[in-house]
Amino acid sequence: MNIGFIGGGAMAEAMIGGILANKLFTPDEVYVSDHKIKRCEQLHTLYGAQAAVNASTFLEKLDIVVLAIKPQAAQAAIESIVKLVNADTIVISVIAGLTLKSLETYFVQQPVVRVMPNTPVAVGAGMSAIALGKNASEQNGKTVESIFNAVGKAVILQESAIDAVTGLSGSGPGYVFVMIDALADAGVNAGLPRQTSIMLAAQTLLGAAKMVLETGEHPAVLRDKVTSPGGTTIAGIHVLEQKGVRAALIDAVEAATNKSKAMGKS
Ligand SMILES: NC(=O)C1=CN([C@@H]2O[C@H](COP(=O)(O)OP(=O)(O)OC[C@H]3O[C@@H](n4cnc5c(N)ncnc54)[C@H](O)[C@@H]3O)[C@@H](O)[C@H]2O)C=CC1
Ligand SMILES: O=C(O)[C@@H]1CCC=N1
Repeated sequence: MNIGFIGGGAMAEAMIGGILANKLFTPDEVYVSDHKIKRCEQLHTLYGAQAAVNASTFLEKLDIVVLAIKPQAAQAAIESIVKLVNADTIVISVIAGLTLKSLETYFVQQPVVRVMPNTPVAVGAGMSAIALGKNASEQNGKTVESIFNAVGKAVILQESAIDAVTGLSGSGPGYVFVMIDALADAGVNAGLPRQTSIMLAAQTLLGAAKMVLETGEHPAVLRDKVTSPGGTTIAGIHVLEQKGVRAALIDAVEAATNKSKAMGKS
């Protein structure tokens, strides 16, 4: 099965890395087009993908095409390829804010599937939400779900949920990288070397997340198992509550969700 990416940036690279690492596709089945020739050369060198500035060189070979350009570049990119995409090619869009309705005004015949992934797909730990367009069959959905399940977790939702997904898990790695960076600063502030602090911070977040996902316990229950009476953790959590860390995270997701909604209207 041949898959092609229109736009070879951060999200496309994360997906290419993940689907090749998982051996879901071989390099000769992966195509990517980017406006920057140097980016094409880099993606070919790094992953063996068939990279070309002009997507018309490979579009007719594709079983799946992934639209991975920025929202502001979407119209120009889609108009440049739409006539060359086969009627049975599955069109996957990861473009934040771009609705199925808009996509289906261009891709009238093709099955269109909207996906909101995140960059941890690069290491097989992504979180992706999938919304099926009106011409996408159940089998199309299963094909797309198998790809994103191979590089993390995937869930099929109604399109109305995708803005919130974008705000939470699509943008979420950005919030977590800020937290890891801040926790590493805290380690340095306490006298630990920078690299040790980064490892301690990142592994702690990874471990806590794995406990939530693998035990099925509520995060509050797991938190209580850390907070010894009169101990260090509750002293730290007290400060987090005083500083409003919960409200800050809720507000961050709300802002990103609203931005996604606004992008969908533009
Ligand atoms: N970066 C992320 O964590 C996530 C990004 N997305 C979505 O993925 C899309 C891409 O985002 P990024 O990869 O972060 O952006 P990016 O800016 O890193 O990559 C976009 C690439 O598209 C290329 N490009 C622009 N117009 C083109 C065209 N007509 N043909 C071929 N290439 C073209 C640019 O040269 C650039 O390299 C966006 O719509 C974003 O909303 C979705 C989920 C997560
Ligand atoms: O920041 C953005 O717009 C993209 C979509 C979700 C993550 N990155």
